Amino acid sequence: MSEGETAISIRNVDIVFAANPAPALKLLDEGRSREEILAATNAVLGAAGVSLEVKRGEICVLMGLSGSGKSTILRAINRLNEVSRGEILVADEGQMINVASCEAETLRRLRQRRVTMVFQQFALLPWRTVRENVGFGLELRGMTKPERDAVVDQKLAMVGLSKWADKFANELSGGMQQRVGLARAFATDADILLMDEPFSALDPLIRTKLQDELLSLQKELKKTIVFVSHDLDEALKLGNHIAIMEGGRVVQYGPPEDIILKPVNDYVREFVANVNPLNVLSAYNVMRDARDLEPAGEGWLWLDRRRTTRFRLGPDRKVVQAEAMGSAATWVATEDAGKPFPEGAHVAFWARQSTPLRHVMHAMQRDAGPVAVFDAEDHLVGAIGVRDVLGAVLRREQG
Ligand SMILES: Nc1ncnc2c1ncn2[C@@H]1O[C@H](COP(=O)(O)OP(=O)(O)OP(=O)(O)O)[C@@H](O)[C@H]1O
Repeated sequence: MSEGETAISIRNVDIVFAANPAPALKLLDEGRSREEILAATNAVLGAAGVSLEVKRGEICVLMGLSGSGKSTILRAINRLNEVSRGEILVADEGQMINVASCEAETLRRLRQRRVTMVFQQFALLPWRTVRENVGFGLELRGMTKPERDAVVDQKLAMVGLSKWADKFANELSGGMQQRVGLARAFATDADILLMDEPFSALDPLIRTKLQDELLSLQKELKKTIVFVSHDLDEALKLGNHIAIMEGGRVVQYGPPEDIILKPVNDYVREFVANVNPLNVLSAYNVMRDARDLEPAGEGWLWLDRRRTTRFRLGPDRKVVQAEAMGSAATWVATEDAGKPFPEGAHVAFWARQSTPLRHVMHAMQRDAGPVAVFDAEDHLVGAIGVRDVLGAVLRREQG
């Protein structure tokens, strides 16, 4: 499997909690609400019409209010919940296995090798050492002690707990125990981790640290993670994609910046209302595409509507000449906007596509000129003016 491939594909999944889901599904097809279905059949509609694709190596966060169906979907991925209708396909050695209907033996193998559930609190075994806790899953799989220790030592080093390996789990602080739990989750060779609000019971400081820890483990190990959270800040920080759930349905599924910039309805809008877009948006999200910039004659392009700054591009879209206020421009990266400029310099600020919007705005505060945006190969891909920034930030409020 390589990156970009689908690891989990959830297709039109309905989950009804009832011994016989048929009457509830019939009402669902007739367009009846969750409350009506409950009143008529006494069956709880856990999930309705859920479709999600999760790519390998991605973190997908399921977000929503209590009772919106996040855990219901998460648990269905390793069939702790039965799917009433639809498919949940999980990639397994080049094949897609339908977890919702596969044989018990296949399911057992998937749970052992492919998909691991990480519960709230991580549930460490207090009478075992840290090392034994981290290696527990590997031990169950029959791995020998020397093999196990090699994996465990590496994971403990990654979470900064090597020195604690031989302590008992209950000798560690709560936050350290969570880190042990995280190391254990990443020590299994399962490439899919299902995490049900693992950090929700923690105080905010430890929580932030563990989120950072998770991201740095993930950077190296590139698991596929489905993560349940009811905290949008956590979702935005961790998720490559976020599914916003309401009443058992996914109302919006997209990258964090789409959720922030283009909330599809009032429910999502309410979630994002108090989020600071500067923590999420990058230069790429707000720039005008280079192809839409105004020509300024003989291979030149104006970067801004006020025509203060222009670039001449070579055939490979690299800048060969830059002018600001009619003079040769001095290049300054937006990150360096706080440093002193040479006396009398006319600056041209530049950023990468991934540069945080916050840096772009700092540069604009220094000098109201446009910011040029380049890709990793130094091709000009766009430009940002003050109006583009204001547009992106205010668009969220226009509903
Ligand atoms: N085993 C079950 N039997 C009956 N109803 C259930 C079961 N599990 C979940 N439900 C119901 O399904 C709905 C969705 O629950 P779910 O736990 O998925 O919500 P959630 O979004 O994860 O909420 P929370 O943030 O509170 O954990 C709720 O109405 C819940 O009561």
